[in-house]
Amino acid sequence: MSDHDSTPASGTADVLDRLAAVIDARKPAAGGDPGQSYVARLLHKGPDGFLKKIGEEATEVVMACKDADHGADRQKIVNEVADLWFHSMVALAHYGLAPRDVAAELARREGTSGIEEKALRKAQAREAAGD
Ligand SMILES: N=c1c2ncn([C@@H]3O[C@H](COP(=O)(O)OP(=O)(O)OP(=O)(O)O)[C@@H](O)[C@H]3O)c2ncn1[C@@H]1O[C@H](COP(=O)(O)O)[C@@H](O)[C@H]1O
Repeated sequence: MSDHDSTPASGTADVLDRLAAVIDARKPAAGGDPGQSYVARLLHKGPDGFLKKIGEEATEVVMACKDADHGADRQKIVNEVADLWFHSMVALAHYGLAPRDVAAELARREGTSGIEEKALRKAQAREAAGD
């Protein structure tokens, strides 16, 4: 397993784009069959099902990281983050969004320090409150 960079960034984007296309093809309007497809089943049931899974998978990511802090296999983190990304992608598709929308937001944030952004946000909130 890599510590950083054995997978090229384009490969990462490609796999997310391919998965997004499969998820779109499983939508009810595209004829996805809940009897044959886990994604179709999730989309057919509506948001509550996949939103619950996102909450569960996020908790499992936290637990896998805490376990790794105590010597457990880091692959468990990868597996749980994959589950979280997958279910988050089902949510994106349901709401008519795609990985490129998230990538565009991350690109927009590139080079903006989180500390500066937070300070700016607080200043704007103070201004809006008339302080
Ligand atoms: N990447 C995934 C993927 N990751 C996880 N899962 C499924 O997500 C489900 C939930 O994971 P859990 O670990 O919580 O398992 P569980 O306890 O059995 O789940 P629940 O009973 O709570 O639903 C499992 O059934 C996994 O198989 C996935 N199912 C599908 N995909 C991708 O989606 C494509 C389309 O899948 P289908 O729609 O099933 O054809 C596949 O080819 C894959 O590329």
